[in-house]
Amino acid sequence: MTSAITPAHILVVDDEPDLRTLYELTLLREGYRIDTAGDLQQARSLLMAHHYDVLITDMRLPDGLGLTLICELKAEHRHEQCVVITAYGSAENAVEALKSGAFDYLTKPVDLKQFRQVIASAVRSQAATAVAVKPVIPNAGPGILGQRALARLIGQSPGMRQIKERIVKVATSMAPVLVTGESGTGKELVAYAIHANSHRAKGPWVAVNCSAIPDALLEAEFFGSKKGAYTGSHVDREGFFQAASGGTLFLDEIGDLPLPMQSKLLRAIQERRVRPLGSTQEDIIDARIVSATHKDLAQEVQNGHFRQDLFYRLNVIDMTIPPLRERPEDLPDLCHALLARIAEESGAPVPAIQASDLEKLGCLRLPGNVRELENLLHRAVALGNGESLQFDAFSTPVSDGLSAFPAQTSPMDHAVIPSDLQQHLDDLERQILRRALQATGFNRTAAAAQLGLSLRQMRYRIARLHIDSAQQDDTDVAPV
Ligand SMILES: Nc1ncnc2c1ncn2[C@@H]1O[C@H](COP(=O)(O)OP(=O)(O)OP(=O)(O)O)[C@@H](O)[C@H]1O
Repeated sequence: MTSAITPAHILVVDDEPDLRTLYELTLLREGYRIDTAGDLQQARSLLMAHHYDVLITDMRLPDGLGLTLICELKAEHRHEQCVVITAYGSAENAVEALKSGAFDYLTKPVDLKQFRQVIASAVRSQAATAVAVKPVIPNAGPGILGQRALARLIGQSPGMRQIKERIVKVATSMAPVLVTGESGTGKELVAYAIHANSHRAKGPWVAVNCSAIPDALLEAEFFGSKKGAYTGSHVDREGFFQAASGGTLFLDEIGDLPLPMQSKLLRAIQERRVRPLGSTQEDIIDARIVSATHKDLAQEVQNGHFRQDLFYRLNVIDMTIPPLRERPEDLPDLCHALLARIAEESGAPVPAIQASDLEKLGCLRLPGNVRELENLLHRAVALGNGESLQFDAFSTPVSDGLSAFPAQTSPMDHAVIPSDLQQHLDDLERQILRRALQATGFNRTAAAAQLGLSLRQMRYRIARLHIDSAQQDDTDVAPV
């Protein structure tokens, strides 16, 4: 163990004496204090007598399941971080363990390097939790970061309150989280808040938009590459997994990942190691995975577009953010916070919003959710006189996002028979795409969803029709 002051105290529960000794010796060498037990009964007596930092338990024990111990500890609100050792290929057990509150799991045969890393991570997490439960922690790192991240999530509706409570609850474990919700509902903000509230808060936050990476580059981007692995690779490059080591890897738009890459991702997550392109060595990975999608992933599994086993791996904890139209009580707070943000960016005073405008905004369907609202407010500030807002969104009927904007002329209005049909259809398509992009604040994901296209199809059309979508939203930036 790295801390020399009070070595962490660990309980190892395994019925195989050889394995127990192996784990014990490995951990003793790291400087931890170790107790061992061969079955549930012995483990229970030790747990009654001592509080441990970490419990490591085999899943199958002569008198029951290791999972039972975890459930008992959780029921007693004990702070031990639990690591479960499961048989190779029993993904359900691992998922079950994480759902029950285990910090992490290892698969047999246990790789000792990985074993040491996971236990070190569990010890760090336990230490962070122990600090977090002390009453006063001035400027405590993860605490402050976490609080800030939560504060950026505006909304006091029951739906948002539940989301915030869940963020705090799930942040401390290693269990993968899948965040779902319509475009612009704040999935990335939620994912970041999970990271900022975890013991990994000071580690890297790596946000990846899976749909923005060309298929041919996916493997190199995720797993890294060695110099010369492919044409044009002049230096060794680390992949997202290596970059996120000790932190969180956020996989946005996971539903857009092509099937072959899904298999490779599954293998990496299961085996916790990746092989950079052109390398003979594998790198051990230590990143928590949080993913997000605006798609119905279960339906994608049904349709054969998403691997079921990967779905189970990523979806150990699921969080669904309700669309803005289902939490209208959040609208006033959101408007005030977004206007304050806009004013801060421009250095201008915060403009006031009329109750009548709030009411009209409440009638909009806003398919692009908070992002669309943000965009409407931006426009209203720009069109206003500095003190008051001027909404152009209400100049036309406001039944949906598209009609909130002034209508544009369509070539069909003139009802001419085109002399070049392809050109004519391209013009028409270009106009429709531009309108959808404009209506969603140039959010290609939202515009694609509105038109029933995948983001890939949208990006292809934008490129083919040379549409200037300068305000692209699908870049890989962390919220700051
Ligand atoms: N509850 C909220 N409070 C404050 N701002 C929010 C909230 N929800 C979303 N936003 C803002 O809306 C914008 C979109 O949020 P975000 O990128 O997290 O959404 P998303 O669901 O990940 O979208 P997409 O599916 O298109 O990737 C951001 O500017 C974000 O700051």
